[in-house]
Amino acid sequence: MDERAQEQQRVDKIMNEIKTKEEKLYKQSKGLKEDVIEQRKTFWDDITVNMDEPDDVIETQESIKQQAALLSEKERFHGKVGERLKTLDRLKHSPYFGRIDFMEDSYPEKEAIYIGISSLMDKDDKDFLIYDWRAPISSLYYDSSTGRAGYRTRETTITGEVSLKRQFIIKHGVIEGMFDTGVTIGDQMLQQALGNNASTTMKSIVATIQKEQNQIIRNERSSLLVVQGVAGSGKTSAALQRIAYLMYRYREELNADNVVLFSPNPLFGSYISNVLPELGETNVRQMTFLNYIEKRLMDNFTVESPFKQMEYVLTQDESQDYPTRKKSMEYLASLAFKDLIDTYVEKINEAGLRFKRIAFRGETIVSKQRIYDYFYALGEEIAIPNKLELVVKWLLEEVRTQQKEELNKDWVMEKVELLDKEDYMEAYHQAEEQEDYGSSISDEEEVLRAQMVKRVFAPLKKRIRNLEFVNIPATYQALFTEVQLENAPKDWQEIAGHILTQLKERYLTWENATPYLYFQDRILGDTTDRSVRQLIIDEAQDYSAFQFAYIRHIFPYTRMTLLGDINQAIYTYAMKENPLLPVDHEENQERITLMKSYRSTKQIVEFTKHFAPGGEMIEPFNREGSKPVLIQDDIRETLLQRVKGFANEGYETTAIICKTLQESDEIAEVLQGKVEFNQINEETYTFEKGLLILPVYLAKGIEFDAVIIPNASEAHYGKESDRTLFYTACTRAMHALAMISVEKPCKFIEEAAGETYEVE
Ligand SMILES: Nc1ncnc2c1ncn2[C@@H]1O[C@H](COP(=O)(O)OP(=O)(O)OP(=O)(O)O)[C@@H](O)[C@H]1O
Repeated sequence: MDERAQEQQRVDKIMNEIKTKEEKLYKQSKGLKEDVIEQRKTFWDDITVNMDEPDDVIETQESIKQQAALLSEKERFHGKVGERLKTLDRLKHSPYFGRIDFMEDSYPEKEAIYIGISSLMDKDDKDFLIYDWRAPISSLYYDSSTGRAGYRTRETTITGEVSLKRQFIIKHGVIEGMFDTGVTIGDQMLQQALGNNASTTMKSIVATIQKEQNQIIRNERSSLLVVQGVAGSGKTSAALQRIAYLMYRYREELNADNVVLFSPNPLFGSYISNVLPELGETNVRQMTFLNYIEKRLMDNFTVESPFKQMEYVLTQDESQDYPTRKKSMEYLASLAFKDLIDTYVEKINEAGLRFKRIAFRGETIVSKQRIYDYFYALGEEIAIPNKLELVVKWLLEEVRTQQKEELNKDWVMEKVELLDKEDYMEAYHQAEEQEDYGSSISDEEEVLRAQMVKRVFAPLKKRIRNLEFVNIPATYQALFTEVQLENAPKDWQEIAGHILTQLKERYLTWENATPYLYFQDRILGDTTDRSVRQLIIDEAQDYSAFQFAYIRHIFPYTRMTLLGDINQAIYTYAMKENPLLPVDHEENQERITLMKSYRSTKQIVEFTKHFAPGGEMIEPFNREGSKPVLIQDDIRETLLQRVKGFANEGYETTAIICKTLQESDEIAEVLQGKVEFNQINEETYTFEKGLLILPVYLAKGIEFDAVIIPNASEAHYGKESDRTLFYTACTRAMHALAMISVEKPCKFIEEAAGETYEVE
């Protein structure tokens, strides 16, 4: 029998094994389900409720607890069986994708190790029929070629000899492809994976993870792992498989709530949402940095989104305040501004914190001045947040005194009269109870009064505990009006004046949102987030130095993975001190660089690498396609033609990538009524296959079969700062790229060697 037939025989055997396990589990699941339903129905039958004596009450409570624990244990087990059934279902489609034959030095017997998305044991639960791709031994498949090899377990390194490395494409139990390969995971399989049409959601890459990507996925040493990878090098893919790996490796300690992924836009969030479930893991907490900021802001501000800020930068360059805003954007993104805030906070420890008065029914209980005096009388040696804690205690005392004074006022009884029946009943029971315990309050009216006053004062007390009496907006504003700090930059007056206008309107520009929040945290204290154990930041090049420093300030105990591409840093004003730039890393920090690009065809990479800063280092994966085209014709004539052309070539998703939202509106108008399309804005959460129109900053991290750049002229992409935008737009294409420019094409195209694109 030839090898393929032998392998097929093994697949058949495994498929049978899966089916047998499935049937067994299915029966078990059904039994458990019936059991749970039955137990829910008869929950109270097994409990003797006796409330006569205190001992009986305790006994009854105990027996309810026990019964509930039993039920929830069964429910949990039922859930586990359900999950395992789902995994088996996935294995049924494709039980494994790799095989390694390995002979350990210390145990000289060759073992064939089959690798799939989940492990599978034989029927006696003794031997592994399939190893999970994340098991220590599976790293041989990703990291080694035939010959001497080794892998690390938790305790030690195991060495030996790999005699075979084989890959499979198995669909519904049938081997469709089988290749023996060297170190890198075979071209054929990658060719197959990459040659397909783009899908609206990302796929897992476990079968074809490359060695350099595996280093990212399995990295456990670093508390900060920085990945600089060229466009399409698999950063997002590696990030997601890394999450799956960590969840497996640390399954005892880590759950989906401990892992947070910052994604660049809402569309991206849904684009990647299938990968982890495909691998049998629950999705982790995913949000944009904007979502995070909005959640933490205590005061009532409107926060500008990074996209609105980008739109401003790209379209308002003629406006009067543009030069000042550019300056202020750069400064507010820098660590120098963080230092300025730190200096200001030190000053505030001596004087200048603003407060709001504590008032009740319009009357002041504690004035601003009294709070101020109390606060500063506490002395400089106590840190601001600790002083505030003491102020809270004092204020609550003051409020309690006031509460007592209110008890016999008329308004209380007026409000009591408006109470509904239930509240009356509750107050009555309370009065009775208090009588039992010998309380002096036995009069129902008194109880009702006390209760009413307590209820009305509750929100005020809560606001005090939440430190809402500290006037953060006014104190922050003072930084831009009154306070003179020696480390302010030379054009501070100009910048400060500009920021002040927005602050007065309760508007936080994107560049000001993080500094404001940082200031708030420094004053109010204890804001570190310990619940997050792993933070993954994709498109990390778009974070400013200040934003990144802030993230480290909130998550001091969190392990971080930053992934990005400096060539796609579209927020160029924030580029200095970018967190992705190489710096002398501290201990426990590591930087990995990915050079190889997998997304686009060789022809597209050869073209785009010419105008990427540092582009000559980009290495294409060897997948052939047609050269990018430059069409020098009026867009009205040619756009529709090109769209139809791409559809005829079999491309399912074509994106018309514009520079701005404004341009995308114009393009939509050109195509209106002629062809079906979807226009994407910052509120779009999902997209369908077909024709899409979107600005480049919303296409970040996503890919399409074909990309059209509708206006690639020098007039449109003329500034040096447009380079990263243009590069990002072009590198979204997997198979085909067309650029239209009736006028002179932009310099980036001209920088590309003539033979790398065609002119039509
Ligand atoms: N090892 C791999 N096997 C199969 N496909 C891969 C592999 N690595 C990357 N890809 C594919 O290449 C494409 C680009 O990957 P991904 O989006 O993760 O790259 P990226 O570095 O995040 O790109 P960008 O920075 O341009 O957004 C995806 O279609 C991904 O599935």
